[in-house]
Amino acid sequence: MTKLSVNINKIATLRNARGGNLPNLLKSAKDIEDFGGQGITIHPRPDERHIRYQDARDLKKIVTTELNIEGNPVSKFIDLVLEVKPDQVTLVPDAEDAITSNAGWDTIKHLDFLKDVIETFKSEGIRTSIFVDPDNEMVKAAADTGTDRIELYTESYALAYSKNDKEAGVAPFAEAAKSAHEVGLGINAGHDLSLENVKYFKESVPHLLEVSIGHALICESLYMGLENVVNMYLNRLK
Ligand SMILES: CC(=O)[C@@H](O)[C@H](O)COP(=O)(O)O
Ligand SMILES: NCC(=O)COP(=O)(O)O
Repeated sequence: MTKLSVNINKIATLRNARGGNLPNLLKSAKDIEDFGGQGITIHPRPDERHIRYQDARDLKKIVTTELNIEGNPVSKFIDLVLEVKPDQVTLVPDAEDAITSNAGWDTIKHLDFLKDVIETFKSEGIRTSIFVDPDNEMVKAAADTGTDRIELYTESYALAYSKNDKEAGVAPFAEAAKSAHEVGLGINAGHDLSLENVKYFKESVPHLLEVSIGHALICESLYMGLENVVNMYLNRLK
């Protein structure tokens, strides 16, 4: 079964827009779990444009499914994750000013750094995942970092799907998933997945443990309602 972890960054974006607490992020997270969501993902960026570091601390107290914290492992992020101890940490090589995640790790070039960071988190019982492109060399090198899982960066698939080229778009991901499974890595995926493209991805990519979905899900919920959309994703992931 592929789990749905809902990224609530964009709920925090809306909350921050007025400086108040509406929508209430913690209530939204609890409601998403009550609707059937199997995890909550957050990506606290250094400028705290949406998720704040305090949100991570508060969510840890109330999330009962799984809490996944994503981010670039700069020292402030490492300290937060070690303090909060989420179920999973996903390392993303984002530049501080990136408008959103836009690349996977070069696991060959950054092998020693990733090994150290992953060891630090695993020694605290935190499951680790690293954000990678669907590149067999990067995937194989990811295994050498000691990470538990990889998260396949799915923007290229979503773009291909939107251009009616889904078969070509998904092929590298199916290959990368097979390679990852062969070297003992768990497989997550995310970025730009949507109600339109997620079912074909799930059907085409083997051993998929979890997808984390946020931007499209929140946008779709504006029209169809959060509870309805969460269940539409769950039905597509069966
Ligand atoms: C790693 C990943 O793809 C998501 O965390 C994405 O970066 C969401 O971040 P934003 O919500 O800031 O776009
Ligand atoms: N890791 C991907 C994620 O958490 C959400 O990405 P998106 O659905 O907001 O593009």
